[in-house]
Amino acid sequence: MQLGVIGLGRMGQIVAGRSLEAGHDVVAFDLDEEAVATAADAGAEPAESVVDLVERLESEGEREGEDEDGRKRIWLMVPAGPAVDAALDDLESHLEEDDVVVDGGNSFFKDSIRRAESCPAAYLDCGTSGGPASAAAGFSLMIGGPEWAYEDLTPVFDAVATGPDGHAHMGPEGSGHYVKMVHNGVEYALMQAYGEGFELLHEGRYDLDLESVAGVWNNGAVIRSWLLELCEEAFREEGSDLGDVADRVEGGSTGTWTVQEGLEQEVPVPLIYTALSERFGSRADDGRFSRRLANRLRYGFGRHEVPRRE
Ligand SMILES: NC(=O)C1=CN([C@@H]2O[C@H](COP(=O)(O)OP(=O)(O)OC[C@H]3O[C@@H](n4cnc5c(N)ncnc54)[C@H](O)[C@@H]3O)[C@@H](O)[C@H]2O)C=CC1
Ligand SMILES: O=C(CO)[C@H](O)[C@H](O)COP(=O)(O)O
Repeated sequence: MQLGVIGLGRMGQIVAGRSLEAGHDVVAFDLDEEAVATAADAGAEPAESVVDLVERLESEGEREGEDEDGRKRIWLMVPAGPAVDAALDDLESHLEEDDVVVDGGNSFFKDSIRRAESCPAAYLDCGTSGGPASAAAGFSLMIGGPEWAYEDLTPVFDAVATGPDGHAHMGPEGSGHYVKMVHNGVEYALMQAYGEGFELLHEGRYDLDLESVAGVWNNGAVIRSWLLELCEEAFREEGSDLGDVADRVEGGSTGTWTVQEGLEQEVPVPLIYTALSERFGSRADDGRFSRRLANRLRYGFGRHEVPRRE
Protein backbone atom coordinates (compact mmCIF):
# COMPACT_ATOMS: atom_id res chain seq x y z
CA MET A 1 0.00 0.00 0.00
CA GLN A 2 1.17 3.52 -0.70
CA LEU A 3 1.04 6.12 2.08
CA GLY A 4 1.81 9.83 2.20
CA VAL A 5 3.13 10.97 5.59
CA ILE A 6 3.06 14.69 6.44
CA GLY A 7 4.96 15.62 9.59
CA LEU A 8 8.18 13.73 10.27
CA GLY A 9 9.05 14.61 13.84
CA ARG A 10 9.41 12.17 16.74
CA MET A 11 6.16 10.40 15.87
CA GLY A 12 5.92 10.84 12.09
CA GLN A 13 9.32 9.20 11.54
CA ILE A 14 7.98 6.14 13.35
CA VAL A 15 4.78 6.07 11.30
CA ALA A 16 6.87 6.27 8.13
CA GLY A 17 9.53 3.84 9.35
CA ARG A 18 7.16 1.14 10.58
CA SER A 19 5.12 1.42 7.35
CA LEU A 20 8.29 1.01 5.27
CA GLU A 21 9.40 -1.97 7.35
CA ALA A 22 6.06 -3.62 6.69
CA GLY A 23 6.60 -3.25 2.94
CA HIS A 24 4.47 -0.20 2.25
CA ASP A 25 5.64 2.64 -0.01
CA VAL A 26 5.94 5.97 1.76
CA VAL A 27 6.04 9.47 0.28
CA ALA A 28 7.15 11.87 3.02
CA PHE A 29 6.98 15.62 3.62
CA ASP A 30 7.88 17.94 6.49
CA LEU A 31 8.56 21.67 6.62
CA ASP A 32 11.98 20.70 7.99
CA GLU A 33 14.23 19.48 5.17
CA GLU A 34 16.41 17.48 7.57
CA ALA A 35 13.39 15.51 8.72
CA VAL A 36 12.56 14.72 5.09
CA ALA A 37 16.15 13.60 4.51
CA THR A 38 15.96 11.29 7.55
CA ALA A 39 12.80 9.69 6.20
CA ALA A 40 14.41 9.36 2.76
CA ASP A 41 17.39 7.59 4.35
CA ALA A 42 14.92 5.11 5.80
CA GLY A 43 13.52 4.45 2.33
CA ALA A 44 10.75 7.01 1.87
CA GLU A 45 10.31 9.03 -1.32
CA PRO A 46 10.95 12.67 -0.36
CA ALA A 47 8.45 15.38 -1.29
CA GLU A 48 9.09 19.13 -1.40
CA SER A 49 5.64 20.29 -0.37
CA VAL A 50 2.19 18.97 0.47
CA VAL A 51 1.15 19.46 -3.15
CA ASP A 52 4.29 17.70 -4.39
CA LEU A 53 3.47 14.81 -2.03
CA VAL A 54 -0.04 14.46 -3.47
CA GLU A 55 1.25 14.62 -7.03
CA ARG A 56 3.82 11.93 -6.25
CA LEU A 57 1.10 9.75 -4.74
CA GLU A 58 -0.96 10.18 -7.90
CA SER A 59 1.86 9.54 -10.36
CA GLU A 60 3.32 6.69 -8.31
CA GLY A 61 -0.05 4.99 -8.27
CA GLU A 62 -0.33 5.28 -12.04
CA ARG A 63 3.29 4.24 -12.66
CA GLU A 64 3.35 1.21 -10.39
CA GLY A 65 -0.24 0.28 -11.04
CA GLU A 66 -0.23 -0.99 -7.46
CA ASP A 67 -3.17 0.82 -6.03
CA GLU A 68 -5.64 0.09 -8.78
CA ASP A 69 -8.33 2.00 -6.93
CA GLY A 70 -6.18 5.15 -7.40
CA ARG A 71 -6.99 6.06 -3.83
CA LYS A 72 -4.69 8.50 -2.04
CA ARG A 73 -3.94 7.65 1.58
CA ILE A 74 -2.34 10.37 3.69
CA TRP A 75 -1.29 10.35 7.37
CA LEU A 76 -0.87 13.70 9.15
CA MET A 77 1.50 13.65 12.13
CA VAL A 78 1.94 17.37 12.75
CA PRO A 79 1.34 19.32 15.98
CA ALA A 80 -2.34 19.66 16.91
CA GLY A 81 -3.98 22.95 15.93
CA PRO A 82 -3.16 25.30 13.03
CA ALA A 83 -0.62 22.91 11.44
CA VAL A 84 -3.38 20.36 10.81
CA ASP A 85 -5.61 22.99 9.19
CA ALA A 86 -2.68 24.29 7.11
CA ALA A 87 -1.94 20.81 5.76
CA LEU A 88 -5.63 20.18 5.05
CA ASP A 89 -5.93 23.53 3.23
CA ASP A 90 -3.06 22.51 0.95
CA LEU A 91 -4.56 19.06 0.41
CA GLU A 92 -8.17 20.12 -0.11
CA SER A 93 -8.26 20.73 -3.85
CA HIS A 94 -6.35 17.48 -4.50
CA LEU A 95 -8.62 15.14 -2.55
CA GLU A 96 -11.57 13.08 -3.74
CA GLU A 97 -14.25 11.38 -1.72
CA ASP A 98 -12.69 7.93 -1.84
CA ASP A 99 -9.29 9.18 -0.63
CA VAL A 100 -8.47 8.79 3.06
CA VAL A 101 -6.78 11.25 5.42
CA VAL A 102 -5.65 10.14 8.89
CA ASP A 103 -4.85 12.66 11.61
CA GLY A 104 -2.66 10.71 14.04
CA GLY A 105 -1.86 13.68 16.29
CA ASN A 106 -3.42 14.80 19.56
CA SER A 107 -6.10 16.98 17.96
CA PHE A 108 -9.08 18.24 19.95
CA PHE A 109 -12.00 15.97 19.04
CA LYS A 110 -14.32 18.89 18.21
CA ASP A 111 -11.73 20.14 15.69
CA SER A 112 -11.68 16.65 14.20
CA ILE A 113 -15.46 16.62 13.81
CA ARG A 114 -15.27 20.02 12.05
CA ARG A 115 -12.45 18.83 9.79
CA ALA A 116 -14.23 15.58 8.96
CA GLU A 117 -17.28 17.57 7.86
CA SER A 118 -15.31 19.86 5.54
CA CYS A 119 -12.67 17.43 4.23
CA PRO A 120 -13.47 16.19 0.70
CA ALA A 121 -11.91 12.81 1.57
CA ALA A 122 -12.82 10.30 4.28
CA TYR A 123 -11.32 11.57 7.53
CA LEU A 124 -10.03 9.29 10.27
CA ASP A 125 -9.19 10.82 13.65
CA CYS A 126 -6.59 8.55 15.16
CA GLY A 127 -5.56 8.79 18.79
CA THR A 128 -2.00 7.50 19.05
CA SER A 129 -0.52 6.23 22.29
CA GLY A 130 2.90 4.89 23.13
CA GLY A 131 5.09 7.84 22.20
CA PRO A 132 8.54 7.70 20.64
CA ALA A 133 9.55 5.13 23.28
CA SER A 134 7.29 2.67 21.49
CA ALA A 135 9.03 2.88 18.12
CA ALA A 136 10.13 -0.76 18.26
CA ALA A 137 6.97 -2.20 19.84
CA GLY A 138 4.39 -0.17 17.91
CA PHE A 139 1.60 2.11 19.02
CA SER A 140 -1.93 1.77 20.37
CA LEU A 141 -4.31 3.45 17.89
CA MET A 142 -7.87 4.60 18.67
CA ILE A 143 -9.62 5.44 15.41
CA GLY A 144 -12.81 7.31 14.60
CA GLY A 145 -14.49 7.97 11.25
CA PRO A 146 -16.02 5.97 8.43
CA GLU A 147 -15.67 2.23 8.99
CA TRP A 148 -14.85 1.54 5.31
CA ALA A 149 -11.89 3.93 5.51
CA TYR A 150 -10.68 2.27 8.73
CA GLU A 151 -10.86 -1.13 7.04
CA ASP A 152 -9.12 0.22 3.94
CA LEU A 153 -6.19 1.50 6.03
CA THR A 154 -5.97 -1.66 8.17
CA PRO A 155 -2.68 -2.86 6.60
CA VAL A 156 -1.08 0.44 7.57
CA PHE A 157 -2.64 0.41 11.05
CA ASP A 158 -1.34 -3.16 11.53
CA ALA A 159 2.14 -1.87 10.73
CA VAL A 160 2.09 1.31 12.82
CA ALA A 161 0.36 -0.28 15.83
CA THR A 162 1.67 -3.21 17.87
CA GLY A 163 -0.18 -5.38 15.36
CA PRO A 164 -3.84 -6.17 14.66
CA ASP A 165 -4.69 -5.99 18.39
CA GLY A 166 -3.08 -2.57 18.71
CA HIS A 167 -5.78 -0.66 16.85
CA ALA A 168 -9.54 -0.51 16.90
CA HIS A 169 -12.40 1.44 15.37
CA MET A 170 -14.03 3.50 18.12
CA GLY A 171 -17.01 4.96 16.27
CA PRO A 172 -17.93 7.98 14.14
CA GLU A 173 -15.87 11.09 13.46
CA GLY A 174 -14.25 12.56 16.57
CA SER A 175 -14.47 9.36 18.63
CA GLY A 176 -10.84 8.37 18.15
CA HIS A 177 -9.52 11.67 19.42
CA TYR A 178 -12.18 11.70 22.15
CA VAL A 179 -10.93 8.36 23.50
CA LYS A 180 -7.31 9.56 23.26
CA MET A 181 -8.21 12.76 25.14
CA VAL A 182 -9.64 10.71 28.02
CA HIS A 183 -6.62 8.36 27.82
CA ASN A 184 -4.38 11.36 28.41
CA GLY A 185 -6.49 12.48 31.36
CA VAL A 186 -5.97 9.03 32.87
CA GLU A 187 -2.26 9.35 32.07
CA TYR A 188 -2.09 12.64 34.03
CA ALA A 189 -3.83 11.09 37.05
CA LEU A 190 -1.64 7.98 37.06
CA MET A 191 1.50 10.11 36.83
CA GLN A 192 0.24 12.21 39.73
CA ALA A 193 -0.52 9.12 41.83
CA TYR A 194 2.91 7.59 41.24
CA GLY A 195 4.47 11.01 41.86
CA GLU A 196 2.73 11.43 45.21
CA GLY A 197 3.59 7.91 46.36
CA PHE A 198 7.26 8.26 45.46
CA GLU A 199 7.38 11.73 47.02
CA LEU A 200 6.13 10.29 50.30
CA LEU A 201 8.66 7.48 50.11
CA HIS A 202 11.43 9.97 49.29
CA GLU A 203 10.51 12.38 52.11
CA GLY A 204 9.41 9.68 54.54
CA ARG A 205 10.88 7.62 57.36
CA TYR A 206 13.31 5.37 55.49
CA ASP A 207 16.26 6.00 53.24
CA LEU A 208 14.90 4.08 50.27
CA ASP A 209 16.34 3.17 46.91
CA LEU A 210 13.39 4.17 44.74
CA GLU A 211 14.65 2.27 41.70
CA SER A 212 14.50 -0.85 43.85
CA VAL A 213 11.00 0.02 45.09
CA ALA A 214 9.76 0.59 41.54
CA GLY A 215 11.49 -2.59 40.42
CA VAL A 216 9.85 -4.79 43.01
CA TRP A 217 6.47 -3.14 42.43
CA ASN A 218 6.85 -3.91 38.73
CA ASN A 219 7.20 -7.59 39.55
CA GLY A 220 3.80 -8.83 40.54
CA ALA A 221 2.44 -5.82 42.44
CA VAL A 222 -1.12 -4.61 41.92
CA ILE A 223 0.16 -1.23 40.70
CA ARG A 224 2.66 -2.51 38.10
CA SER A 225 2.45 -0.72 34.76
CA TRP A 226 4.47 0.76 31.90
CA LEU A 227 4.42 4.16 33.58
CA LEU A 228 5.86 2.48 36.67
CA GLU A 229 8.57 0.91 34.50
CA LEU A 230 9.33 4.44 33.29
CA CYS A 231 9.54 5.53 36.97
CA GLU A 232 12.05 2.74 37.55
CA GLU A 233 14.04 3.92 34.52
CA ALA A 234 13.95 7.53 35.75
CA PHE A 235 15.29 6.59 39.21
CA ARG A 236 17.96 4.40 37.61
CA GLU A 237 19.12 7.21 35.32
CA GLU A 238 18.64 10.21 37.65
CA GLY A 239 19.00 8.70 41.11
CA SER A 240 16.46 8.36 43.94
CA ASP A 241 16.41 12.16 44.43
CA LEU A 242 15.89 12.78 40.67
CA GLY A 243 19.11 14.81 40.55
CA ASP A 244 18.64 18.16 38.85
CA VAL A 245 15.22 17.41 37.33
CA ALA A 246 13.22 20.65 37.75
CA ASP A 247 9.81 20.82 39.43
CA ARG A 248 8.09 22.12 36.31
CA VAL A 249 5.71 20.02 34.19
CA GLU A 250 4.87 21.17 30.67
CA GLY A 251 2.02 20.04 28.39
CA GLY A 252 -1.56 20.28 29.59
CA SER A 253 -3.85 20.72 26.59
CA THR A 254 -5.31 17.21 26.48
CA GLY A 255 -5.81 17.19 30.26
CA THR A 256 -7.58 20.55 30.07
CA TRP A 257 -9.95 19.22 27.39
CA THR A 258 -10.67 16.14 29.51
CA VAL A 259 -11.60 18.25 32.53
CA GLN A 260 -13.74 20.57 30.36
CA GLU A 261 -15.54 17.55 28.95
CA GLY A 262 -16.09 16.20 32.47
CA LEU A 263 -17.76 19.51 33.37
CA GLU A 264 -19.86 19.53 30.18
CA GLN A 265 -21.03 15.96 30.78
CA GLU A 266 -21.38 16.52 34.55
CA VAL A 267 -19.08 13.55 35.15
CA PRO A 268 -16.77 14.18 38.12
CA VAL A 269 -13.07 13.84 37.28
CA PRO A 270 -11.45 15.15 40.48
CA LEU A 271 -8.23 13.14 40.16
CA ILE A 272 -7.60 14.30 36.61
CA TYR A 273 -8.42 17.89 37.60
CA THR A 274 -6.02 17.70 40.54
CA ALA A 275 -3.25 16.31 38.36
CA LEU A 276 -3.79 19.10 35.83
CA SER A 277 -3.83 21.74 38.59
CA GLU A 278 -0.56 20.40 39.97
CA ARG A 279 0.98 20.84 36.51
CA PHE A 280 -0.17 24.40 36.23
CA GLY A 281 0.98 25.05 39.79
CA SER A 282 4.44 23.73 38.95
CA ARG A 283 4.98 26.54 36.46
CA ALA A 284 5.02 29.54 38.77
CA ASP A 285 8.45 31.08 38.15
CA ASP A 286 9.10 31.71 41.79
CA GLY A 287 7.12 29.11 43.66
CA ARG A 288 3.39 28.74 43.77
CA PHE A 289 1.62 31.84 45.10
CA SER A 290 -1.04 29.92 47.05
CA ARG A 291 1.65 27.94 48.85
CA ARG A 292 3.60 31.11 49.63
CA LEU A 293 0.46 32.75 51.02
CA ALA A 294 -0.32 29.69 53.16
CA ASN A 295 3.23 29.87 54.45
CA ARG A 296 2.78 33.55 55.50
CA LEU A 297 -0.72 32.98 56.97
CA ARG A 298 0.63 30.29 59.29
CA TYR A 299 2.77 33.05 60.76
CA GLY A 300 -0.27 35.33 60.91
CA PHE A 301 -2.35 33.03 63.08
CA GLY A 302 0.25 30.79 64.65
CA ARG A 303 3.53 32.74 64.67
CA HIS A 304 5.08 29.81 62.87
CA GLU A 305 8.45 30.54 61.35
CA VAL A 306 8.26 31.77 57.74
CA PRO A 307 10.76 30.05 55.43
CA ARG A 308 12.13 32.79 53.12
CA ARG A 309 13.52 32.54 49.58
CA GLU A 310 17.30 32.83 49.24
N1 LIG B 1 5.52 12.79 21.30
C1 LIG B 1 4.57 12.04 21.84
O1 LIG B 1 4.75 11.38 22.88
C2 LIG B 1 3.24 11.91 21.18
C3 LIG B 1 2.79 12.87 20.29
N2 LIG B 1 1.56 12.76 19.74
C4 LIG B 1 1.05 13.76 18.82
O2 LIG B 1 1.61 13.53 17.53
C5 LIG B 1 1.75 14.78 16.84
C6 LIG B 1 3.21 14.95 16.45
O3 LIG B 1 3.96 14.89 17.63
P1 LIG B 1 5.57 14.81 17.61
O4 LIG B 1 6.02 13.97 16.49
O5 LIG B 1 5.96 14.47 19.00
O6 LIG B 1 5.93 16.34 17.32
P2 LIG B 1 7.32 16.90 16.74
O7 LIG B 1 7.35 18.33 17.17
O8 LIG B 1 8.44 16.03 17.10
O9 LIG B 1 7.12 16.81 15.15
C7 LIG B 1 6.19 17.58 14.45
C8 LIG B 1 6.70 17.70 13.03
O10 LIG B 1 5.70 18.31 12.25
C9 LIG B 1 6.35 19.22 11.34
N3 LIG B 1 5.37 20.18 10.89
C10 LIG B 1 4.77 21.17 11.60
N4 LIG B 1 3.88 21.81 10.82
C11 LIG B 1 3.91 21.21 9.60
C12 LIG B 1 3.21 21.42 8.38
N5 LIG B 1 2.27 22.37 8.27
N6 LIG B 1 3.51 20.63 7.34
C13 LIG B 1 4.44 19.66 7.46
N7 LIG B 1 5.13 19.40 8.57
C14 LIG B 1 4.86 20.18 9.64
C15 LIG B 1 7.49 19.80 12.15
O11 LIG B 1 8.49 20.34 11.32
C16 LIG B 1 7.96 18.57 12.92
O12 LIG B 1 8.96 17.85 12.23
C17 LIG B 1 1.24 15.85 17.82
O13 LIG B 1 -0.11 16.11 17.59
C18 LIG B 1 1.43 15.18 19.16
O14 LIG B 1 0.58 15.73 20.16
C19 LIG B 1 0.72 11.70 20.01
C20 LIG B 1 1.13 10.74 20.89
C21 LIG B 1 2.40 10.76 21.55
O1 LIG C 1 -0.19 11.93 24.00
C1 LIG C 1 0.88 11.80 24.53
C2 LIG C 1 1.19 10.60 25.37
O2 LIG C 1 0.08 9.75 25.45
C3 LIG C 1 1.89 12.85 24.37
O3 LIG C 1 3.14 12.55 24.94
C4 LIG C 1 1.36 14.14 24.91
O4 LIG C 1 2.26 15.19 24.60
C5 LIG C 1 1.11 14.05 26.41
O5 LIG C 1 0.32 15.11 26.86
P1 LIG C 1 0.99 16.38 27.59
O6 LIG C 1 1.95 17.00 26.57
O7 LIG C 1 -0.15 17.28 27.92
O8 LIG C 1 1.73 15.85 28.79
